[in-house]
Amino acid sequence: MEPFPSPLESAKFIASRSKDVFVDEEGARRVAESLFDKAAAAEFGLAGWKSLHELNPQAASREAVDWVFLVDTLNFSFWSEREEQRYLVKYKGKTYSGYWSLCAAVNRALDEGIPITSASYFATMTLDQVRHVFRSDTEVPIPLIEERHWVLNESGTVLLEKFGGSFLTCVKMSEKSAQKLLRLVLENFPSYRDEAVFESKKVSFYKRAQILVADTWSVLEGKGDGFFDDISSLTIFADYRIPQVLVHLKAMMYSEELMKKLCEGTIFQSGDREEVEIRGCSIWCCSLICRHLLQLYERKGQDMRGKINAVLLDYHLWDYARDHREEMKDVPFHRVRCIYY
Ligand SMILES: Nc1nc2c(c(CN[C@H]3C=C[C@H](O)[C@@H]3O)cn2[C@@H]2O[C@H](COP(=O)(O)O)[C@@H](O)[C@H]2O)c(=O)[nH]1
Repeated sequence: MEPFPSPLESAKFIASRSKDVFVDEEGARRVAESLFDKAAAAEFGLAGWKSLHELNPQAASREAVDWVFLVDTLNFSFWSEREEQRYLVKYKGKTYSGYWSLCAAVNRALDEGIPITSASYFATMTLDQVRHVFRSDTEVPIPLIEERHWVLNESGTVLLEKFGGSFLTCVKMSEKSAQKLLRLVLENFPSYRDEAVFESKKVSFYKRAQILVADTWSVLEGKGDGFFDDISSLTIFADYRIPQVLVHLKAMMYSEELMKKLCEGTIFQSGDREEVEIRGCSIWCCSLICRHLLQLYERKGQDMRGKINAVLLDYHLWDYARDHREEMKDVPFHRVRCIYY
């Protein structure tokens, strides 16, 4: 078996055998056309990662890279059973939910003088210290607090033992290759190995590993150690929001049976067939949208390969999902409690 299967090949295989999730090629083309003008705008590009998000680091330093590593190590499972009872964090006068509540808690800890982004700190953090740093401003705690504790201890220990305590060392070892950095992360940090078995074949999504590489590229502004010449080889990050927005935009569809289960709030297990089909088809669908978008520009004689890739498409779709919660409320997201996304 291939030690680390390619998420794109996995996605193609899953989409070809999928029974309850369908990628609509015509729908993907329409989404590409609707993105045509936006793709040339400044905030669609790499700079949007900092300019659009006040909680993201604005520097391109070692500390900023370690902030990204810490956050992406914990970048999973923020959804709540009931919308009205959510984990929320207040920071500098604003209340944050979901992924942004994680970032708010990290920045709150740093402001309190807790070195939460230092491997020497989170390698030996106790569960009580984790509870304190990620405390909620509602009665709903952050999901999977115990898992977050051991993932922090494990990742911090590896960073200390193998990379001198900083993820920047790992980045430098990748010699400006996104695929090499992805492989270094998968080889050394077990909690990032986001894989499944589908029709007795090992498949991968590597959602946190790929978004870690992408966010490292973004925080380093695509320059210096962060100049990855193969950044376009990454896929989108198969979380629980991208599938929701693809169905909302009619680029992907669920069978009636699956839609019924999702609307009932069924909780799936990591690796369930439905979950694997939703995640694999999402990756495949976005690779089609990317391809159509590049072709549309090619026909206009414009080579946009430096400006359009799965990473930037993902960021745009994810931000869109965040900004269109109301319109999207009739499309359910799939519920899995896991450390992978
Ligand atoms: N595919 C994809 N999934 C992403 C992100 C991000 C954060 N990235 C931001 C940071 C800089 C960029 O500019 C992005 O704006 C979080 N997630 C996932 O979403 C879920 C949380 O959702 P909600 O409960 O609604 O907050 C959860 O699985 C989390 O792992 C992304 O970018 N792409």
